[in-house]
Amino acid sequence: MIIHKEKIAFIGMGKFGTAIAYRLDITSRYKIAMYSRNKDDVEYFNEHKVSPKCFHECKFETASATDDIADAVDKAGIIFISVSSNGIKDVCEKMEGLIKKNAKVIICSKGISENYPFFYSEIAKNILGKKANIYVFSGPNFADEIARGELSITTLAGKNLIKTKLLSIIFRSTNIKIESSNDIIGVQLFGAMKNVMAITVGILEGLGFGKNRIIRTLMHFVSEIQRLSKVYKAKKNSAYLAAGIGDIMLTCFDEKSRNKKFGIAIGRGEKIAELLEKDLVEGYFATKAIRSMSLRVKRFNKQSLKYINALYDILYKDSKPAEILNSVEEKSE
Ligand SMILES: NC(=O)C1=CN([C@@H]2O[C@H](COP(=O)(O)OP(=O)(O)OC[C@H]3O[C@@H](n4cnc5c(N)ncnc54)[C@H](OP(=O)(O)O)[C@@H]3O)[C@@H](O)[C@H]2O)C=CC1
Ligand SMILES: O=C(CO)COP(=O)(O)O
Repeated sequence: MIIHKEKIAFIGMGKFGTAIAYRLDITSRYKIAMYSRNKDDVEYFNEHKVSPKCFHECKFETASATDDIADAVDKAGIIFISVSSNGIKDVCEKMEGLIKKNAKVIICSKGISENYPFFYSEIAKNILGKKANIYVFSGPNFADEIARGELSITTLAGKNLIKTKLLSIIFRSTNIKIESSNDIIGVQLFGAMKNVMAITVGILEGLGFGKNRIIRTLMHFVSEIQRLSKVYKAKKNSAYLAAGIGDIMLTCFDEKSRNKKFGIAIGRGEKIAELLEKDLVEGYFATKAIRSMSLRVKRFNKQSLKYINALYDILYKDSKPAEILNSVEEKSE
């Protein structure tokens, strides 16, 4: 008897896409198709059933890779987007008109892209159509730990809570506990802000400040998230989700975080441009994007998001970190 397996496509073969794809592949319940724009990576994967770039101990069972996005999404009922933030618009445009009518599109990328400062769910809907079934997947999840099957928790958000809960069933036996939410915007806002906060915590640590001071600054960021939440109509309770408080704790307090490491290095005086060449730092782009988005909000003035603006000045205007972070604290009295 031939058992029909649902096809799941992964757009982006980076660390996170590879980790989630691997956990789903080894359940043997799905037909996994991975898309990468890099032909060599695709060939390596198809020959070895292992990612050429990460988690070499994770040998896939049946997944295949392609550098043809049409091939990847063809007949896929579920499509994960796991590219870095500046690739979201590009891959959505490439998928336009190619995806199955009722396909569910799950965005795993965290942040807001620098060049196109809108929530990813909005970018995806604008390109894929208003009726596209968009979900966001966000939580305290380091990719290497997901890949090796550590027990983890994450938030899956969709417009309709019941449909979201039904979709979450695909994660059974992956060791990832899913909490469902219908606050797509709130979950994305936290996913972007926790990286911005982790960079700031890193800078303060790199400068040698103590924990009291760091938490004081974080609390100001929490107020700025509240202001943004009101504007974008995010739900208050989303702060308690894995995608909220959970990911803030993980990213701000663990040095495995690329955003935090980037901040620490800035605090110690390293050059931003050189650091950006080494690793993906989504909070760098999100800081600029959130600032641009906030400039479109009439009720905001310069004081509304002064901590985000202070980080923007450090990252984009070469302002001295200690000076600017101290001056913003003094003004906050
Ligand atoms: N790593 C982690 O622990 C976690 C990451 N995330 C989020 O997932 C997203 C990806 O992170 P991660 O996997 O770690 O990053 P990586 O740098 O490992 O991978 C990013 C991938 O995106 C691909 N990409 C970027 N732009 C395009 C494009 N235009 N077309 C096709 N592919 C593109 C890159 O392809 P190429 O190799 O060809 O450049 C690369 O494979 C981020 O938003 C991150 O915040 C979420 C939770 C945890
Ligand atoms: O999103 C993450 C953990 O939840 C990964 O964080 P970094 O991108 O800072 O490494």
